[in-house]
Amino acid sequence: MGSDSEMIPCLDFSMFELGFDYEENEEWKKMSKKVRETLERYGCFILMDDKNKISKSLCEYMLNGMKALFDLPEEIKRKYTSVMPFSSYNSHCTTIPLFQSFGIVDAPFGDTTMEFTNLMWPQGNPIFSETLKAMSSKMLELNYLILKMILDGYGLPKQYTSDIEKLKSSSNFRLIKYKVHDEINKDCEALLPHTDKNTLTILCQNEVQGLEVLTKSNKWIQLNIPQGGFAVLIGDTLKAWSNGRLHAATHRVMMNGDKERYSFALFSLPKEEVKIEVPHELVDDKMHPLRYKSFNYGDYLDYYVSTLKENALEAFIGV
Ligand SMILES: O=C(O)CCC(=O)C(=O)O
Ligand SMILES: [Fe+2]
Repeated sequence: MGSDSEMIPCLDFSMFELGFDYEENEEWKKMSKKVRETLERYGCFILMDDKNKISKSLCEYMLNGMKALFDLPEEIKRKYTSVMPFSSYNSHCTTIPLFQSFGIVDAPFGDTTMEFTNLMWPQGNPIFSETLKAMSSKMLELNYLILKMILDGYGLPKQYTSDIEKLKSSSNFRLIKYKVHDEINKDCEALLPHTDKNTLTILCQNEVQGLEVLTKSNKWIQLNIPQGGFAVLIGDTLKAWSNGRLHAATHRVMMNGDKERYSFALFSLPKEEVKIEVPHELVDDKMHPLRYKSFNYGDYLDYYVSTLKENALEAFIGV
């Protein structure tokens, strides 16, 4: 297949439910292999689910709530700050003027979503708080399901389940709005090319497309995410853990047209103190010599934030 016709694979997850153990199931084994191969080749895939593990109405509540959130006055939105890098309210950035975002740390747990909505709506907004919690919880469960598939896709022993627990021991739930460009029909890079630094990202959007990934043959291709579908992307941390076998695809967002784009993404990530180490089963002398030294996630994030190097992973822990 020539690169011109390359498309990001769309995988149908309808038959798998969240929270089940499918270890001996043949469909599960087949899908685990496919997920691993796709993520090695492209670093991402589109996840479809006609049975709606994450219901369409929950997606609608999310998108309606997000619209109301971004419509709040700037001075209210600016009240939201976070100690987590790239999580405070972000707007009016000169390099990406169309981009606005909030990041909620550990949204599925405790009072974080309630604290967030109480800050944005002093009279409270319990419905949106519950929506944020329910959606981020489901997306984190889905994240875990995919991580388990990756484990099984490599045929790794069960003891490595504790690795994936650590790899997703924290999360950041990012809510994003892309404004419409003044010159409507001009292509505009609304989010600059980057790799995600975390473990695994799952993303959903309104009907406006725009997410693009760079293939290994250096070609930008759009991810057409259907309604009710999700984009799944490998981050640097999982790439390092897999000894570089899983590809962390560079991606960006292009805006064009007269409709705003809204997206929300659940970034699973390790707690800062977690040590990431390549399983020895993924290392061999010939095809897969060790590519990455073990590292602490917090140290890697600090390194990236202070240098903003494009090749941060290689520079920081490359062997
Ligand atoms: O909004 C999107 O589609 C992509 C967002 C993204 O790549 C990010 O926040 O890291
Ligand atoms: Fe990203």
